Amino acid sequence: MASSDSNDDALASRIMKYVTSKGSDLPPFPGDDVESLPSDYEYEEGLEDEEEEIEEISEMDLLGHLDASMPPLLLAQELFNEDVDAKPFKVLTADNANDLFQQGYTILEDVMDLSVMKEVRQWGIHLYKNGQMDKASEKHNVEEDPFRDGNARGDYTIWVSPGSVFLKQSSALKHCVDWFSKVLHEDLAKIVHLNGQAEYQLAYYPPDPSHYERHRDSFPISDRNDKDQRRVTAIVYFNSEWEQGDGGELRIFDKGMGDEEEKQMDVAPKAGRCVVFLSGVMDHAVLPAFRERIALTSWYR
Ligand SMILES: O=C(O)CCC(=O)C(=O)O
Ligand SMILES: [Fe+2]
Repeated sequence: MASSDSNDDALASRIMKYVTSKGSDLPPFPGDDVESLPSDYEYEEGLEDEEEEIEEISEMDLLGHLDASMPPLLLAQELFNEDVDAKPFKVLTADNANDLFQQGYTILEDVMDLSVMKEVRQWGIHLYKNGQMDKASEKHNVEEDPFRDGNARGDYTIWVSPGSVFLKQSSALKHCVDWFSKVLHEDLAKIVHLNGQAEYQLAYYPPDPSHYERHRDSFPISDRNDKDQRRVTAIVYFNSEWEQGDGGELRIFDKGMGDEEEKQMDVAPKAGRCVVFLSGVMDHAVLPAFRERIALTSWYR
């Protein structure tokens, strides 16, 4: 790995510790306008140590700085294995692997049976109506984090790890989590270097309409030993007969290698569709959903 990469990673992990993030405006720094300083202004020794300022910038601004120093796709490509062609997949194709490497995302269709999808949708709606899901924006009481802000996301979520009681009560949901944890995980591990950890989350978007603002699921990394950052995000949708006006599309922002204008791709959350993308690379958002929208997301580290 080139030394500039490890410098960037070191920079990112240092900066990450300081990320708080309300608003993106940096506080005015008195030194910015030298003219306005009194002519007898004197630098007080020792002041610097005592009053060291930590600049607060938003997560998206920080990502912007990191991306400018190194395209995140280029970093993430270092996580890919070389001998991919030699390994047979269960559900992915060589095209999926290629798309993931070249553009940072890929889409699979019809990954679940219709009956399974209908049952998971009903189960998700039931869990929400029964008050068993948490409003995602309120889950962690971190005031400064825009992604915990009710304006940033309107979904309700529940963690569904393989031992979860919510899987014991729904064989269809268990089937889906098994697919994520056994089938897709194994295929992805043939393509990308993964360390084995995974998280699964069922999400319900109420049709009020609710949305999720543009964000990224992790910071870009190239370090295979990293334990903190999510590497791959996979989402399966459970919404049959989804029509154009129902909204709720997943908008993917494609910056490529940063040398062309950013492109946008809107993906309807249709039943059986699975979107897979590199967590530290692709900004994405959920557009306002006018029908109940159910999704199961998996993050692999
Ligand atoms: O449900 C989706 O399409 C995306 C959800 C998402 O971005 C997230 O939960 O981080
Ligand atoms: Fe996300």
